[in-house]
Amino acid sequence: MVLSRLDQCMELHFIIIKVGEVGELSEIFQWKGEVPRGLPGWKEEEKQHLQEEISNVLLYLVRLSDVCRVDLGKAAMRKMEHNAIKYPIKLFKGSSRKYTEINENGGATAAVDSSIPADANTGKKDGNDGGETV
Ligand SMILES: Nc1ccn([C@H]2C[C@H](O)[C@@H](COP(=O)(O)OP(=O)(O)OP(=O)(O)O)O2)c(=O)n1
Repeated sequence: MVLSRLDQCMELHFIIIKVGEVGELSEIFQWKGEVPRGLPGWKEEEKQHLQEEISNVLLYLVRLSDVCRVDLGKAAMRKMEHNAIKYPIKLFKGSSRKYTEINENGGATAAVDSSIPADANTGKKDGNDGGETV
């Protein structure tokens, strides 16, 4: 299929709006609290809805990458390599905290809430990163 320049611009605009709908996916989790791996206790229709929203996001990202000529596989591998440098296992294993929150000794930076237990900065799992929850 050959698209005109205007059609291509409109398609890109449309895809970006759709990717913005990733909020619909997060809404599913909004009132769920901590979600265990495998979603025990979720109704079949809730799991089905989740499956559809995740697929929507994936399909729009694949399309967006194609329109923008981004090699998605390569880009993701490259990002993972960068993550490994920025988030060394020693400090971040099992943690979803941002690098700006932890200094090079594994301690919390001033920006971090003092209510977080000290061992949360040693690379051990903290309360938010139980591994078995989403
Ligand atoms: N404890 C963490 C935190 C993040 N990540 C990964 C998940 C994402 O792939 C990426 C996100 O990284 P940042 O939050 O640092 O975001 P950016 O890469 O966009 O960096 P910046 O916010 O400095 O622009 O890192 C990780 O592996 N472990």
